[in-house]
Amino acid sequence: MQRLPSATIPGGLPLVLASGSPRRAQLLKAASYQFTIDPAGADAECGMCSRETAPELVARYAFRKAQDVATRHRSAMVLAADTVASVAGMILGKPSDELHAEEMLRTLSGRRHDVYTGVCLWRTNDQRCCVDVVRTELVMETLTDKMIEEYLSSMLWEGKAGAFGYQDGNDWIRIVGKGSESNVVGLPMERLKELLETFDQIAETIDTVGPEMPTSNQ
Ligand SMILES: Cc1cn([C@H]2C[C@H](O)[C@@H](COP(=O)(O)OP(=O)(O)OP(=O)(O)O)O2)c(=O)[nH]c1=O
Repeated sequence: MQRLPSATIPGGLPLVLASGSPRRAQLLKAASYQFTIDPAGADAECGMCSRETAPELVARYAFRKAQDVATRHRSAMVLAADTVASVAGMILGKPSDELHAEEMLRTLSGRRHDVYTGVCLWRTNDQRCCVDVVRTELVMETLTDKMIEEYLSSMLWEGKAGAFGYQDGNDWIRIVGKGSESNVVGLPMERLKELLETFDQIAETIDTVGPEMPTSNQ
């Protein structure tokens, strides 16, 4: 793992991680952030629009997760994220079972693909929010039936977008160029630092009656 950057939370507010993902908590801890965990409800991730691209989807889900958790915290900086893999126009989220995981691994086998993570920061004392998306390109070696079988029986695919864990130390998956490892694992730590440092300039005020998502950079 690359060295993890960190920033102070604007206004010294408590940081709330709106995620049940163990990877996101590990990344924040590794960068020495102090935070509490309050995962968003499962329905924050429902509803897929067929015309939506992967970056649009992760931005929307990150926003919805933050929005859900923001209602429970009066004065905090809520952080939410959503990660998917994307190949040839297909969006791969978390596999529902082993068969689904196998299907995903066979789809990704031997191909370049992208992992997108949407990040949302939501400051609850003034309802200001920013959303951004980071893309990392990866390439997966062609997997043999034996490699797929072994990985499936390890159960390491569970709960991971695209049915693989970059952090699991497999030599059959690598990042192309200088992409962010932490982005693949669920939280782009370099971009998070930038978002926290520029929050007061970039965040938009959310209309809490009919909230609309601010546009991300992607
Ligand atoms: C691509 C990839 C994803 N992942 C994980 C990160 C995320 O936890 C998960 C994608 O699912 P998400 O829906 O983004 O997150 P989650 O359901 O785990 O947690 P929450 O919704 O509460 O925030 O896949 C890895 O751990 N390694 C990888 O290499």
